Amino acid sequence: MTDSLDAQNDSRALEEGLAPLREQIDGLDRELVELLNRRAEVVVEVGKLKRDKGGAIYAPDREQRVLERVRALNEGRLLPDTCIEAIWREMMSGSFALERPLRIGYLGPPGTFSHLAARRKFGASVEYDNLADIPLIFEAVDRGDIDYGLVPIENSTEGFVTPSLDGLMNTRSRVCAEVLLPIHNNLLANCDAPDIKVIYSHPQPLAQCRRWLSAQFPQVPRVATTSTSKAAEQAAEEPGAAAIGTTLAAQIYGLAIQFENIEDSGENTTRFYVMARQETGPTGDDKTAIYFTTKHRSGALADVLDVFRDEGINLTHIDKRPSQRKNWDYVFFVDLLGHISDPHVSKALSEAAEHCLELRVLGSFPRATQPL
Ligand SMILES: O=C(O)C(=O)C[C@]1(C(=O)O)C=C[C@H](O)C=C1
Repeated sequence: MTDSLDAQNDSRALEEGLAPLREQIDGLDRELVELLNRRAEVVVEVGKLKRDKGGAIYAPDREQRVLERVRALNEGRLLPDTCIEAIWREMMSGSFALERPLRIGYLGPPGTFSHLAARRKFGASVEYDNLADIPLIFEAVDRGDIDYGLVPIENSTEGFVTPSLDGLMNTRSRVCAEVLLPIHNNLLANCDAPDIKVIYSHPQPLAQCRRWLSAQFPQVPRVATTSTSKAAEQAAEEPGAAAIGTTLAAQIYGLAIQFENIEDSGENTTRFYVMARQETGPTGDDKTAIYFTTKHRSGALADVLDVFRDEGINLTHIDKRPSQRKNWDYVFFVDLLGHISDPHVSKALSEAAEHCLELRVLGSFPRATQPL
């Protein structure tokens, strides 16, 4: 009896305490909606100007500055930066819808890591196109079927993504932004662990989880699929099958998450390029992506690299692929720190070009420092 009286008193005190606090929240929400819409009215003006004068709707340099500014304003405050950043990203997604609805292409089917990266970068107010393979993403941007296309470039554990580097050699589009996505692999299945008879996934996650799989499922065959979502789709249909994929794929294909974060390296991260038919202005903390083929003489590659060393330009990524034009001819892909409009960068690129058969600038873009 006393217990139930105490409980009633607590519940009344809770209600009485909550009521004025919730009233304050309601008032603040009213102000926030008002402020958000006043911001939106300005964005509509930005959109009109861009449509009239031909400016790009997505401005990665401005996006970077806005995010940096709000992170600085938030310093020492209550909400974590990640929360502030997520709110602003979603707000800027709304800005796209007000300026001109954007179509974003990614490597499908829905639920892939590329889908996750695209959603975190562009938010809920754009349209998404899932494309069957990476060459199709480049083609769709080139043709103008989509506004922006995300392509995975390299993974911190497994290295470069072959079709993306090959796509860069053949595209007319530019790299306008980069995205870092922490990759957390999950084992998805609708049966218990001892009943798993086959594990499907894309070759990259299979490799990223090699040690974990060997320790936990040494006898279970691993079968490669074209994407993690295809793997999830198959696991959902086939009794005794599991897939390595995203939590988003688990939701979409109705699979249970049996094990989380099974990647061998806790810092497993994939870097994506955002491809577009536009150039990005400087922010002061940028990268430039290029590819080149060197002349056939000894020391040609060293000559190119020396130019960057002499200008004090830091290279953040270097990979090579066969040129596919002639046997044993290679194309080198380099990301360097700096924007093409920085005088020392443009000087170094002109000098480097003298040692090359071909040197193409793929684009300058803000350096991604924060994983999405
Ligand atoms: O300033 C711009 O160019 C905008 O399009 C506005 C805005 C924003 O909402 O702040 C929207 C999207 C990003 O591209 C950058 C900024």
